[in-house]
Amino acid sequence: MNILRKHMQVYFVMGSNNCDRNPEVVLKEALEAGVTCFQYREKGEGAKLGIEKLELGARLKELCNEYEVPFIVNDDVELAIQLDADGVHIGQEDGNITSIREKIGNEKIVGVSTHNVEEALRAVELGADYIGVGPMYFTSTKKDIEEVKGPSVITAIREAGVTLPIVGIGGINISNAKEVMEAGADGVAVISAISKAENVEETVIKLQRG
Ligand SMILES: Nc1nc(C(F)(F)F)ncc1COP(=O)(O)OP(=O)(O)O
Ligand SMILES: [Mg+2]
Repeated sequence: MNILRKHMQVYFVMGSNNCDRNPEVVLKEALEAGVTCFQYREKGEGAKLGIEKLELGARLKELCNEYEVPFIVNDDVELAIQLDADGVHIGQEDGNITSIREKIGNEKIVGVSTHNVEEALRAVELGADYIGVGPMYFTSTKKDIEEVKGPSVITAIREAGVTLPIVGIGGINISNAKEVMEAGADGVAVISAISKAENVEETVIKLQRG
């Protein structure tokens, strides 16, 4: 199995504004519990900017390095390069994969947000290393959410012949993660399910079980 596919299993996505507690404490608990990938998504209302965003990113990357978990930066390619992140995650409007790949280099991970078969096939063609597919379910975390797709869109993408690592995203929690995996995902990406969990360890273990 390719190493990146394994890392998609429990993909924690978080920014300081997704947490009621210190984000470093939340991430350490999540890493300790076994999340397999982390994405720094400092975005939206109350998100840090400038030097604060950079410094928090550096601290969170340090934690990921200790656990040998990939550290991915959302949207901000310059920040990903500044932090020497393991990769970047971009949306349909965050610039094109080819120019981003040139900037960040071939050894880094480039993940792409997709919402349907057509976007998934294009992301594969343009050289994405993995794709996020969603939103699976309703989520209040992301304000500009597209129409909810449900896990069936992952099955359709697989039926279209896409073999790239796929992670579902959008409103996923311990009660619906299994159906996302059964639809053909290699993993689940979650924000609030972990960042706001009563018991982070228990939540991560249940997500791992699917
Ligand atoms: N951050 C993300 N991570 C994933 C991943 F694949 F990691 F699960 N999929 C999708 C997103 C959404 O990214 P965002 O920047 O909020 O919106 P957009 O896609 O419109 O750029
Ligand atoms: Mg984006």
